[in-house]
Amino acid sequence: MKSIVVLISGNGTNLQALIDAIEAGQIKGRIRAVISNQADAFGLHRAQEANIPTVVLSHRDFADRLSYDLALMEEIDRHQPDLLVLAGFMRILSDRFVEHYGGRMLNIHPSLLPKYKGLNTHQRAIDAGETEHGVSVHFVTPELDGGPVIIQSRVPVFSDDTAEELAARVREQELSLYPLVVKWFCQDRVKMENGEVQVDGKPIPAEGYAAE
Ligand SMILES: Nc1nc2c(c(=O)[nH]1)N[C@@H](CN(C=O)c1ccc(C(=O)N[C@@H](CCC(=O)O)C(=O)O)cc1)CN2
Ligand SMILES: NCC(=O)N[C@@H]1O[C@H](COP(=O)([O-])[O-])[C@@H](O)[C@H]1O
Repeated sequence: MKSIVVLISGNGTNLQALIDAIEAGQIKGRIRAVISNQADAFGLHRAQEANIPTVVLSHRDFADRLSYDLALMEEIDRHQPDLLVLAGFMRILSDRFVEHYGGRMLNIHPSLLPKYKGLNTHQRAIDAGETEHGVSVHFVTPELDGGPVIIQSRVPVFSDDTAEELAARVREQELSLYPLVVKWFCQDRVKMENGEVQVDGKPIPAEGYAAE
């Protein structure tokens, strides 16, 4: 049974999908703690409802990014996670932090990486006239949203889409994709070796698997 710590900043729909998948017996893992940098994150309520310990560690209480990351590492390591899951965690993490969790830290990003790294991905895709968009699950590396992709799921972009409508279409894919990857990790099926993703011991395409 792998131990998991989840970092959030907001609503927590991805966290809820993981909670539900674990409770349904689909993931052989246990969320030991949910940590948020935002005290008003609704995801904290979701964790409390599921009897998962919660911690708020605000970046505003620290002089700089590294001191925050060191305090965050100390809190995370109290729970001795096998896996650290970023689920809408909206802080850029220092190299020191990322290297400490190398190969056991995942992120879900609302774009078809390497396109649209960073924020406001849906509006940027619409503004660029994209006809498809989507979501990527990747291992986290120091390069922001530059880590090796494990799997992607694509959605159409309609000409009259608002960013909210596109986000909702992407979100639907997120909520099944993240539990699938966490399940694979807990089964020791997916690893990061030398900066590349291996599934069942074999390298996968650079852009990751394409979700059905
Ligand atoms: N070193 C890394 N840190 C993080 C990664 C990563 O791949 N490498 N992934 C991000 C998640 N993320 C997109 O998927 C992301 C999160 C936050 C930001 C950002 O610009 N944050 C600002 C604050 C924004 C805010 O508070 O609203 C900041 O940290 O100054 C970009 C992308 C998690 N971290
Ligand atoms: N750059 C990171 C990023 O934008 N992540 C995105 O934040 C949302 C969190 O929603 P949630 O709190 O409801 O899971 C998700 O859509 C996720 O892809």
